[in-house]
Amino acid sequence: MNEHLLTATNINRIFVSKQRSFTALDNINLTIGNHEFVSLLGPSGCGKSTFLRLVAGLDSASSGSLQMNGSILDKPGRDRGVVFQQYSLLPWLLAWQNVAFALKKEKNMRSAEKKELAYHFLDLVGLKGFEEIYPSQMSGGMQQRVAIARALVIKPPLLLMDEPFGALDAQTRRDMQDLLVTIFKETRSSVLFVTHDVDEAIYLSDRVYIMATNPGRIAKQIDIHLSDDKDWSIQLSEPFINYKKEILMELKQQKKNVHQSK
Ligand SMILES: Nc1ncnc2c1ncn2[C@@H]1O[C@H](COP(=O)(O)OP(=O)(O)OP(=O)(O)O)[C@@H](O)[C@H]1O
Repeated sequence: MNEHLLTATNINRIFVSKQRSFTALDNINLTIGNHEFVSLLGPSGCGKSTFLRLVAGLDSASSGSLQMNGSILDKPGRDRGVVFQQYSLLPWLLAWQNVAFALKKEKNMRSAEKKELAYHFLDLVGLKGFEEIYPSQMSGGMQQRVAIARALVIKPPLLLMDEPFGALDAQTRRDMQDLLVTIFKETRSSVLFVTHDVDEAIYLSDRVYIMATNPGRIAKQIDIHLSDDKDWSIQLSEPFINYKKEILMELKQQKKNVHQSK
């Protein structure tokens, strides 16, 4: 019996072209437990998105194994909801229709039920009253809320988020982080979250995997123990600042190693 929701064992991803063979991921081992929030943090090009795409089933590992609930993962599935940096909503559909679109394969669900669920999840992401507007009438933050509702409506055990707040301004980004804290408490989903942002990773996560480049690999794992009832002010607390120091030191050391090896 596998106690983890997701287990990655010795994952390698090598991109081969005529010109070169490039190791984007080198021997990645990680786990995500049930109702656990796990972040991948690291510099550009360390393979964060490549790993998330493997878990989403959008790409295959060159070697190693990826298991979810004990079954091999090799294609997209309804047990994983994905949110990318670009919201990719369908512009000709209303907000609720964009969310309900994720339920299109639910042959046994009536249209009214799909609409009701879409309304419920829009309410969860703070968009009550905005169900009947088009993406072009929404701000970036609102569009990303719709994209999150669309990922959540299928009630996936695992939510995959690739820099979901990267395109938002600083205040909207903070609001969205708080929204995610609330959603995480209310749903039973686990989350795999990709970010460049050290504060965001500490604030949201139970565990942070710090990655390094060339080849893309896990350099350090840090378990985060902050209160479940956190709000933004925890970012000023001593434990938070200590985690931040530890992570920044690791990232600084990585930079030093790169310079020394040149
Ligand atoms: N299809 C591909 N073919 C060849 N190389 C690729 C491919 N996809 C990704 N790579 C390379 O793999 C490495 C990791 O890319 P990836 O996008 O996963 O990094 P990342 O950590 O998500 O970066 P960023 O934070 O900038 O988005 C990069 O050097 C990239 O050029």
